[in-house]
Amino acid sequence: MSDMKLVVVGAAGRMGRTLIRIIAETQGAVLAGAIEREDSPHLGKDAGELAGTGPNGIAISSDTLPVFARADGVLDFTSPAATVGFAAYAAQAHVVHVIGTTGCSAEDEAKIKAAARHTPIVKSGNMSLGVNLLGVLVRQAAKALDAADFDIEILEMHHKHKVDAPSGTALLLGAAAAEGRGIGLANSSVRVRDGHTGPRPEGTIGFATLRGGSVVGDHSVILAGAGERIVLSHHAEDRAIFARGAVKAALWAHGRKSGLYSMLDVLGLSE
Ligand SMILES: NC(=O)C1=CN([C@@H]2O[C@H](COP(=O)(O)OP(=O)(O)OC[C@H]3O[C@@H](n4cnc5c(N)ncnc54)[C@H](OP(=O)(O)O)[C@@H]3O)[C@@H](O)[C@H]2O)C=CC1
Ligand SMILES: O=C(O)C1=N[C@H](C(=O)O)C[C@H](O)C1
Repeated sequence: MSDMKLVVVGAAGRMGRTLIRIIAETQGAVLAGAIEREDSPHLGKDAGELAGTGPNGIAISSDTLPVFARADGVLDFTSPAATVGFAAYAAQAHVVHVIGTTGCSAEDEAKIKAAARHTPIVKSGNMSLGVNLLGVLVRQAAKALDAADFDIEILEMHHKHKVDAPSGTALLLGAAAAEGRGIGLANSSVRVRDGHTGPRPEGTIGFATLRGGSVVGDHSVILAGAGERIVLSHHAEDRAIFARGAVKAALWAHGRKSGLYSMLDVLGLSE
């Protein structure tokens, strides 16, 4: 079988450059295009040179649809507005769309779901094996430990350039905890505390966000009981873990029927 032709959108970004590097070292995948926005100073540059892998003959372009039409899949770690636009193009071109972008609104999610009627989409707030396994463990722990006895708090820290909070991973872990408890995350989460908050409402799932320096991504789920605490943590040391997961997702989705999939599906961790 021929190599899967992949396009990286947001190619000059932190994840874009990492994806270009990981595609170059992955058997069965080849870089077929690299997209940036129309006014990007990187247009026309060689994508391999920009990513530090040496020239690969793929020039950064903003001509999205023709580039998608020549490919099999798109790897997208950009911004919510850009991702919604790329989902429409990927649906039109019938190419796999792997979405790592976080911070999407309910309206964005609805548009992405609609696009998944026409093409396979894999979307996750974290593409690493470690975090997705952590989610499974969190769900089990939350199910085993009663809300009356254990409070769940989620702490995350990321680099100072990150623009959304709580992180997509924190929300993924919160959703896993809520699922374990048999509740909905939307009406049980406490995302911010400030001033005279009163005591902690039983059964809620709390979030705390730290930003600074170059931290790739740290997450802890704390189950706090009377006299004891369980802490389940993941520390990302290199963006390559997300990029490897995204390429794996694209290869997994290639040839599959249209639909919205998660990394749990890709990794065989869904029940
Ligand atoms: N799910 C996961 O495993 C992971 C998810 N992420 C998420 O991925 C996203 C990107 O992260 P990161 O790489 O650090 O961010 P960066 O800001 O470094 O990269 C984003 C890139 O996308 C480009 N971009 C934005 N809008 C468009 C557009 N309309 N057309 C083309 N290119 C566009 C940006 O260009 P410009 O600078 O000109 O705006 C930039 O080059 C975030 O949402 C982050 O949370 C990150 C790591 C792992
Ligand atoms: O913006 C980042 O960098 C990351 N974003 C994702 C998130 O929001 O959880 C994944 C990872 O933690 C890095």
